[in-house]
Amino acid sequence: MIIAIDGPAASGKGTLAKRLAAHYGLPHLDTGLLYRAVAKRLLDAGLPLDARDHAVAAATTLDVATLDEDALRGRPMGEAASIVAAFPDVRAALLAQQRSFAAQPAGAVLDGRDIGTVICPDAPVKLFVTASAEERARRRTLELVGRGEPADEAAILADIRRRDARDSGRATAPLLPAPDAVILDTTGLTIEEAFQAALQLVESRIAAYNSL
Ligand SMILES: Nc1ncnc2c1ncn2[C@@H]1O[C@H](COP(=O)(O)OP(=O)(O)O)[C@@H](O)[C@H]1O
Ligand SMILES: Nc1ccn([C@@H]2O[C@H](COP(=O)(O)OP(=O)(O)O)[C@@H](O)[C@H]2O)c(=O)n1
Repeated sequence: MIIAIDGPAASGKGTLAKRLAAHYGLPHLDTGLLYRAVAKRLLDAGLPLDARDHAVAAATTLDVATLDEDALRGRPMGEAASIVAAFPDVRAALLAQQRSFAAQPAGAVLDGRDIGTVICPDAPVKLFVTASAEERARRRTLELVGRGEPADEAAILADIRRRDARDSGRATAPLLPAPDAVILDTTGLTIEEAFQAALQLVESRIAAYNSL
């Protein structure tokens, strides 16, 4: 079973993806890490983020199995990732690895921006997780504080709005719910409530899929 989860920054998609993967015993891929890793390679080499050919080369040689989540998680890398993610050739270079991760025998949970629309358009279960920009900024601020990183909530809200606009406005694989995705707004929900709601949606999708 493939579970495709998309949504904007700090909507809680990664948290839900991890919990659903644990619940169903499926492998999980946070696809945002791939774009973050491409951006980090450019920055580490002292290259600008618009160095398209270098970004494509980095994407082509990236190995999903060796991503260092801790080094990629911080705030600047999210912004940087959304710049390299707008290059269609970078996205194309990352496509096969994501599809092969999804094609594991038992299935997989993938989260990102284009899983339900581009990477796994045939996934039987698609969730589009969202929350208000203010709530997402509040969550990301708490997360950064918890990691000991500097966190100014107003600046984080501005980041989130800028990244939403860039991710939704790009020509290739924009952030968008697939037509057959179920939308889950987690604004007023705790993590546990959001998980229970997601679980119900997944179970009802599985039941509908099995009755076909
Ligand atoms: N429903 C929720 N209520 C409160 N905090 C949440 C909720 N869902 C996620 N979080 C917290 O918000 C932050 C961002 O969540 P995360 O799952 O990483 O988002 P995303 O993967 O969409 O960027 C994390 O610190 C997470 O623990
Ligand atoms: N499938 C994906 C995943 C991420 N991305 C890009 O990578 C950036 C970082 O994604 P992320 O999921 O790690 O970011 P957060 O939602 O965790 O803040 C996003 O803003 C997108 O521009 C993408 O284009 N497609």
